[in-house]
Amino acid sequence: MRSPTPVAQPTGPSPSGPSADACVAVDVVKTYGTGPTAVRALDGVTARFRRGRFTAIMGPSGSGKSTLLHCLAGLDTVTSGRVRIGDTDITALDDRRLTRLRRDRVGFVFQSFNLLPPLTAEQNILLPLDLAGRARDRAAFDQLVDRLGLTDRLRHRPAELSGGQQQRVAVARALITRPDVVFADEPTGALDIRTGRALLSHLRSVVRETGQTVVMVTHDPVAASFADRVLVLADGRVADELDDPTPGTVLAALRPLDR
Ligand SMILES: Nc1ncnc2c1ncn2[C@@H]1O[C@H](COP(=O)(O)OP(=O)(O)OP(=O)(O)O)[C@@H](O)[C@H]1O
Repeated sequence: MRSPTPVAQPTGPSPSGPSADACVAVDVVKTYGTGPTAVRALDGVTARFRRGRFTAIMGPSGSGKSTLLHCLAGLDTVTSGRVRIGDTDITALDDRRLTRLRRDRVGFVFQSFNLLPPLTAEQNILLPLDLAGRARDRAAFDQLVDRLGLTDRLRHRPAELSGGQQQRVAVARALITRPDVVFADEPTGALDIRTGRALLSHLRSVVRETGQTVVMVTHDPVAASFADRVLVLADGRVADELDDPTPGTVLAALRPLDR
């Protein structure tokens, strides 16, 4: 039985207290396998994700980006350390509570959209509210789809939408419940460059206008430059952090890690 001790505050420059953080990781270790073949995918990651901010996680292949995203989102368990979403220490939750927390307080955007083909765009977006038995707020829905440029596409099914439109539907679906944090795993990976940039531009505007929190894994320095901050991983550790990144500063931070 894991102890429900509250998560410790990481040391760092922000004195603003727990309510300023949508998500916090403290000394997170994740090991896959045991014995001589064990892989330490995360080797003591401490990071905080402030509310209302858009963070990109970058790093070389195998540096632990996806593992960190999955551990932060409660999709994978940690070997040691703590993860907090809002005020909840998710590493202390049993499976049932964790499932409910993921449903109610976390949003996901995947590379492959993951929309339900028989449902219209509108039905796909509203699905998380319907599954949680939560009321629909028509004004909030209208504002969100307008911000994402989807107002005239709501009656279309996924097969009748472009890739970029499908991913914007997936973004709307992730944001509609106003989760503590939205995790996006290579959200532009299946889009061409221009469509990917447009998606990121929409995502950035929504984050700025609604104060929601997004954590995105990407391999692309230009994609990362749409974020407010970049966390650079190397060998399962935080190697660098950049505020207000540009493609140039991101490339410069990654260059020493190229092997
Ligand atoms: N299920 C698993 N079983 C064993 N090892 C794993 C598993 N998942 C990831 N790993 C290992 O953990 C390390 C980190 O993997 P992870 O997928 O998090 O890296 P990444 O930075 O997302 O890589 P990429 O950029 O290539 O997607 C790698 O060495 C990987 O081989």
